[in-house]
Parts: sequence; structure tokens; C-alpha cells
Amino acid sequence: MTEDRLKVAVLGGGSFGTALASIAADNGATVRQWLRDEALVEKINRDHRNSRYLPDFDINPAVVASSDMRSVLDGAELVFVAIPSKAFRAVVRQARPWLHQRQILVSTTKGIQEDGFKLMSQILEEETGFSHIGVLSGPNLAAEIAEKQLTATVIASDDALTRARVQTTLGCDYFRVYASNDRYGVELGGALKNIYAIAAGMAASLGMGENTRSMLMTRALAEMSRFAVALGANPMTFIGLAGVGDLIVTCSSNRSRNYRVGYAMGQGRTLDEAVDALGQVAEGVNTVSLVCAKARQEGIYMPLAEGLYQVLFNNVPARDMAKLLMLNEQSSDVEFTLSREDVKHARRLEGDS
Ligand SMILES: NC(=O)C1=CN([C@@H]2O[C@H](COP(=O)(O)OP(=O)(O)OC[C@H]3O[C@@H](n4cnc5c(N)ncnc54)[C@H](OP(=O)(O)O)[C@@H]3O)[C@@H](O)[C@H]2O)C=CC1
Ligand SMILES: O=C(CO)COP(=O)(O)O
Repeated sequence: MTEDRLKVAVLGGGSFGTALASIAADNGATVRQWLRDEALVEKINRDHRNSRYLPDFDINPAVVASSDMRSVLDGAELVFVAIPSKAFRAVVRQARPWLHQRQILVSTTKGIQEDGFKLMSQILEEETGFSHIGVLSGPNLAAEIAEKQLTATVIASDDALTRARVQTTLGCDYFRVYASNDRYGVELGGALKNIYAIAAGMAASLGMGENTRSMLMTRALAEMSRFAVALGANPMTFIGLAGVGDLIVTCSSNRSRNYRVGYAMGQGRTLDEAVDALGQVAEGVNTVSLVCAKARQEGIYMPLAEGLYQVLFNNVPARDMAKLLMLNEQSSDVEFTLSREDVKHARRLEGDS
């Protein structure tokens, strides 16, 4: 019986990796989880709890943790990589000797590598050359998944087998897996929304109201999709779970680590203090620098990201930056129906009349 079970490997012992490992085990897969922390490995295998990242959550006892990469990957047909972006490539390289091209490799990481502006699935592709590669992304706070709150996610891949296998492995009565073939757009959506979650946390702690939050999220969506489309993504992806869906949850919840960094800074903490107090990765801090640099290079208008960058790295007070943003030229609501150029042109005509 056990011989027929799908073998799943999860690389990473953080909150999301742990939640996914447990779902796959609930669905009957044989699941092994790799983490480097030996003490935590022992605790997971003994207590079926991840005391560091998800302390209140009972992990399915069938999940076996290990710090031995080889044994975790041995025979695995589906591999989820849930490692922060800064360490992602190094861990994939460590895994490479035990990966083979029939395997399905799926990134769950919402970040960007500085060198070459690479997304995580591009790193999977570069390091392995495999064809079954996908990205899992969506409004997926790990703590809520652990509580079995009704949740939906997206598996994005141009490979139909990857999409179908992930839907079967993770789909259950509280976790729905929708499919997309816009891997780049889905992955970019997950990385970009972290920027605006920091800004939303800041706005909340500065006492800004619901109108402000709504403006921030909607203009963030315009900015994210403008950036992604300029880089080749499909704009329609941003009306889906991995675009507006993830933006809503991460900009609304103090369970989001990015939101919490912004909230702490709005309360007067420095960036370093906010990140240290979090003790986990907030990918948006790194992403905002990379995205602003790329936007400047490509000539993409990103006032919110640029404003946040000034607050995080150039000591501009958040409240002053918000006021400055309100003084920007008023432009188009939905650029896919009325272009920014048309609005500018109309203003020139008005000036001439
Ligand atoms: N948490 C969430 O709600 C969600 C997270 N994600 C994304 O998934 C990714 C992973 O998330 P999550 O599980 O929450 O991450 P966590 O920050 O909770 O954990 C990261 C894991 O990666 C390990 N790790 C970090 N650096 C290294 C390294 N150099 N070598 C080996 N292992 C390393 C950590 O090990 P150690 O403890 O030893 O440092 C830990 O096991 C994130 O980048 C995030 O964007 C996506 C959806 C939801
Ligand atoms: O991506 C997430 C929810 O979808 C998690 O966000 P944080 O990394 O900000 O915790």
C-alpha cells in the first residue's frame, strides 16, 4: 500500500514548508521534510510540532523531518522548495546531486535574486535544466492554513503534468489549488505584493483610515501590473489569487511578516530594529530595492515602491512620504482602459485652451 503512495519532499522547515508538508501527508503522500536545524528535526519527529515556526500546529505524524538531503530526496516525485530567496540557489545546489529530471520541482518562495533579477523558478530551471517546474503562490498565510482556514492557492506552470500533480497532492476540503500557465506573472505577483504589505502596515500604524488603505491597495495593484506587464507577464494574472488575492491578505493582516515590519516602522522603529524583532524573513525589504533599481533602469513609473524605498533606506519619515505621494500628478485609474499618456495629453490640451 505505502509503495503506491506519492513521495513528496519539502525543502525548508519554516512555517509555509511545514504547513504544505502536513497537507500532503493528510492527503496520503509519503512526505519527507529537509531542514538544517538538527534540534528542530528531532522535535518535529518526536512531538509533531515545529516549535520555532508554527508552535501551535499539530503536524501530521507521517511527515518525517531530516537534515540529510539525500534521504529526503530519495525517490521523491514532487519537490517543494520553501527556502527564503537569499538562500534558495545555495540549497538547490546542495540538493542537485539527488535531483533527477523526471521530478517535479515547485518553488513556494516569493522573492527575487539580486544577481540578474531572477525569480526562484528561473533558478530551479538554471540549476537543473528540468522541464517539470512550477510556482505555488496565492493568499496563503501559513498560520491560517495550519488552522485549516478555507484557503486557495495557484499552481503556475506551462507544464500540464506539474499543474495536475500539485492540484492532486495538495487539494483538499480546506485548500483549493487553481491552475495557471503564467508562471512568470504568478511568481512576480507573489514577490511584488510584499513591497506594498510593508507600506500597508506602516499606514495602519500611522492611523491612516480605510479610504487610505483602499487607495494604497488599488494603486499598488496598478503599479504591480504595470511593472509585470513591462517585463512580459500577462496583466490578467493580476486579477487572480496570486495578484489581487495575495495583495489583499498581505496588506490586511498582522500575520504577514512584511506587514509587521511596516507596522513596527510606523511606530518609530528603525528598519533594522523591525527586522530583528521579526526574527524571520520579510522578503519585501530586499524586493523593494531590486524592483526600484529595475524600474529606474527600464523607465517604469513606480511611485509607491519608490516612496517606500525612500522611507526604508533614506530616512524619509513615512508620514512625509505619504503626503508627497498625494502631490504626484493625477493620472489614469485603470491604465489598460485609459493610458497615462492620454491623461497627460488631455491636461496639455486643457492648459492650451
Ligand atoms: N509563511 C508564509 O505565510 C508564507 C511564505 N511563503 C514564502 O515561502 C518562503 C518560505 O517561507 P517560510 O516557510 O514561511 O519561511 P520561514 O522564514 O518560516 O523559514 C525558512 C526556512 O528556510 C531555512 N533556511 C533559511 N536560510 C537557509 C539556508 N541558508 N540554508 C538552509 N536553510 C535555510 C530556515 O532554516 P533555519 O530555521 O535553520 O534558519 C527555515 O527552515 C518565503 O520566502 C515566503 O515568501 C509563501 C506563502 C506563505
Ligand atoms: O505570502 C504570504 C501570504 O500569502 C506571507 O506573507 P509574509 O511573507 O509577509 O508573511
